[in-house]
Amino acid sequence: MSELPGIVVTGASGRMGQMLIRIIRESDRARLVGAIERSGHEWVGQDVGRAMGGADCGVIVTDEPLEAFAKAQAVIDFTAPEATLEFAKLAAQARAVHVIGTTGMSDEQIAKLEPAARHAPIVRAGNMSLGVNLLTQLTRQVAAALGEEFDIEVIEAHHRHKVDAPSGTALMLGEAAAEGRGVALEDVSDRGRDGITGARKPGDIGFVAVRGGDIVGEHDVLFAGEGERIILRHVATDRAIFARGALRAALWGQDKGPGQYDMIDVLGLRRD
Ligand SMILES: NC(=O)C1=CN([C@@H]2O[C@H](COP(=O)(O)OP(=O)(O)OC[C@H]3O[C@@H](n4cnc5c(N)ncnc54)[C@H](O)[C@@H]3O)[C@@H](O)[C@H]2O)C=CC1
Ligand SMILES: O=C(O)C1=N[C@H](C(=O)O)C[C@H](O)C1
Repeated sequence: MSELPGIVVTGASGRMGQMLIRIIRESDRARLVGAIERSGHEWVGQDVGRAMGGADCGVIVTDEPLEAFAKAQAVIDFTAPEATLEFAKLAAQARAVHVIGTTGMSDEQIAKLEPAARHAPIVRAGNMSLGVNLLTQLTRQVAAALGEEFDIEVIEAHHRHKVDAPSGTALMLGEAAAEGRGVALEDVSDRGRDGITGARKPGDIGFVAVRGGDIVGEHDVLFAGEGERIILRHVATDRAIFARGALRAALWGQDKGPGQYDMIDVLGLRRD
């Protein structure tokens, strides 16, 4: 039997990094072969199993990604935009599948992934869960069925540590709503209302971000009309849903050619 695909996790000590390490180590379809943290982090040089409060697992946390990527078939990366750009170059050099969960990337940063995607597959999504990816499709469908007399608002809530807003998921849902309406999100997006904003513009898609406590991730797409409202909702209660999705993407990517993919591809939900 051939060896299971080897996976490196970047941002090993992070909320998602630790969840990914747990899920990969429990899996009988993949092996954890590397764990990366930023230079100077206290975990560098320690066994990642022990750093997480358990027994040694034989994987030492390193701040030298290329060396680790060279031994891997996939890199799962939930870190920060600048780090992700660097990891994209190195994963491409190692011809490893790069699964990107990092959110908050600007359009310019996303464009910089293209050269890397010419050498190896990149799977990127603002949300790796099955539920949210299905919700994007429902959102597109409902937005297409309703006219501008229904105002669309995307309302998201996350824990107090989250650094970007709107969330990557909220932007995915906003894109899906805009697509359903046949408009470009950048032309109708309404973010950060404050003060005398004037009345709502017909056709706008609004974004609201709540931050507090330990909320894992909650997203409502509100379609508000005269006398009725439709609310499509996803509530994440466990980060394992994102980690399982990311692992699924890493395995799915093993026989794919270079290029950029998303979770709709991985889950086989793409329609023309
Ligand atoms: N797409 C999805 O399904 C999901 C995406 N996310 C996104 O994942 C990202 C991380 O989220 P959390 O784990 O909650 O954050 P976190 O702050 O707990 O973890 C980030 C980790 O990345 C590490 N890091 C930063 N720069 C680095 C570098 N240059 N080299 C190596 N490690 C580096 C940090 O030291 C930290 O351990 C965020 O952008 C978040 O929005 C989170 C959950 C689900
Ligand atoms: O930072 C988080 O925690 C999450 N980030 C992703 C996002 O920005 O949508 C996905 C999930 O909601 C959790």
